[in-house]
Amino acid sequence: MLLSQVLGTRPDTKEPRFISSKIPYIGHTLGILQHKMRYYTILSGKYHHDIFTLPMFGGRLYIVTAPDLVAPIQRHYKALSFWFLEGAFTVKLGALSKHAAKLLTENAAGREVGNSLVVDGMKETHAAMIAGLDSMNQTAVDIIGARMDQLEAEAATEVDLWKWVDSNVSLMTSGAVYGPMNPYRDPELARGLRAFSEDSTMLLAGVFPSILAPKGYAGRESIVRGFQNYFAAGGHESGSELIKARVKSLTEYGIPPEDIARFEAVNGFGILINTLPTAFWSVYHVFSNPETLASVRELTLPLLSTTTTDSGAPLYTLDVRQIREIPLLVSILHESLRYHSSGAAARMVMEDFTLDDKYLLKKDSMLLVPNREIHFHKETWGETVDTFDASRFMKTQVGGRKPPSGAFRGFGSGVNLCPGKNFATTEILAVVAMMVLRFDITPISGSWKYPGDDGNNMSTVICAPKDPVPVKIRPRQGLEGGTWVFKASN
Ligand code: HEM
Repeated sequence: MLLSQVLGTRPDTKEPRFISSKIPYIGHTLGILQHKMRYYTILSGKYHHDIFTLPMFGGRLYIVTAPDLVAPIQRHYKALSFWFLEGAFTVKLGALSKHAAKLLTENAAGREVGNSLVVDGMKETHAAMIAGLDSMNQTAVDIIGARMDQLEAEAATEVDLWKWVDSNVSLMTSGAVYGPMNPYRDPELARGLRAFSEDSTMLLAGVFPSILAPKGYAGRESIVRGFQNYFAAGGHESGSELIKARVKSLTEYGIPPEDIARFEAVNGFGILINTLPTAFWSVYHVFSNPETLASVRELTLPLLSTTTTDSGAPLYTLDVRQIREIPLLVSILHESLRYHSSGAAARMVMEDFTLDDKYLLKKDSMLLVPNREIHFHKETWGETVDTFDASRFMKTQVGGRKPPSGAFRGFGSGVNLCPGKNFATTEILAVVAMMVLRFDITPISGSWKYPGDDGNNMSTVICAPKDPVPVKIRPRQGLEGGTWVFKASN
């Protein structure tokens, strides 16, 4: 009992049910290290609580598994703060200087009157992602369009579909954010970002990172060097509204240039790490199902108009400005985020707080909402929860009930709704439309083999595929040999 009090884990009767481990204080930590996000699924399958407490060394971790609790958590965003953790995680992950760390963590949750770099930065990010949306999407489709011209010129290309999507959507997304001097044009940096994200747990722990997480450490430092050169050469001045706004805001707050480069290395997680697997699964689920492919071709064909160039060759114009208004396409993207979900929304409990008039949450504890628990909740999603249903998000009701507002966590919700949602959705759906109209993709083995989910990366909300997906990409008959242009802005 005394030890419990010293370690701060003595249960209060009003707290969510405590689940003890066989090895006191470190058992759950070992479980998380061994099973990663699957650990929460194992526990929730065993105990069936809407929310439970894991006593850990130095405190407790609350785990939420019920979709109905997500909206109340999100409503109380100051008491249960994402921004507080965002500030703290950025400092640790990016290895920011003490000076920058102080500026970034000061009033990060925005609970006090006065300045907050995190909150002000987030407001500016949202504004920039609205003002700069069309131009970012235009840059994105121009970049990937050029890559597709190359695919067509090769006539028949054999690739691992994941590698192709990963490298090309990485170029298109980072190019749209950072402009012509985009540091991620260097493939070493793109590889470095993956290693950095895969080692993020060890880097967050901060114990001998260069020895215990050498790949992630080296990856991060190569990105930091890339961004130092980019900013020194004024690369951001020809980049998007987003990068311009971010540099302006960080500079005004007094963040030194090296720390801005470190900050931007961490931002790679938000910009790229979720976007690439989401694009892969959206393309995979369309091409691997003949019915879905036929429907998507039929729905995207009206976006295509054909004229001729001055030399008489066909000129194909694909207009993706309204692509987010095609329900089946949006549904496929959302279902990809649901079905392959990973990761967790993390919140810091800033004060003793009673959630949903029932559960006492203690100040200075952490709360996690594992996305997979919410996305595979049978009562919410129905009997078909374990199958991929391309049109799931076109239905408004499941079993006569509308899923609660927090039940889809793909882009978060409330004040923490992903500011990149519209940009990522348009660019990914544009890739799908460009691929289905222009190419046939067939598996090299003759039939599609599901590659499975790689659930090891704890920093993403969607799994990458576990196995390679070898395919042949060929231009579709009848549409080859022309010039293609893409319209994402007025
Ligand atoms: C398919 C791609 C993407 C997915 C699935 C995704 C997912 C998410 C999710 C789930 C959250 C909420 C986290 C939480 O509540 O704990 C979030 C927040 C965020 N996302 Fe995205 N994101 C994507 C693309 C992007 C892009 C392209 C950008 C930037 C250009 C971006 C920037 C951010 C930022 C800055 C936040 C933090 C919001 C806040 O602190 O209030 N994301 N994203």
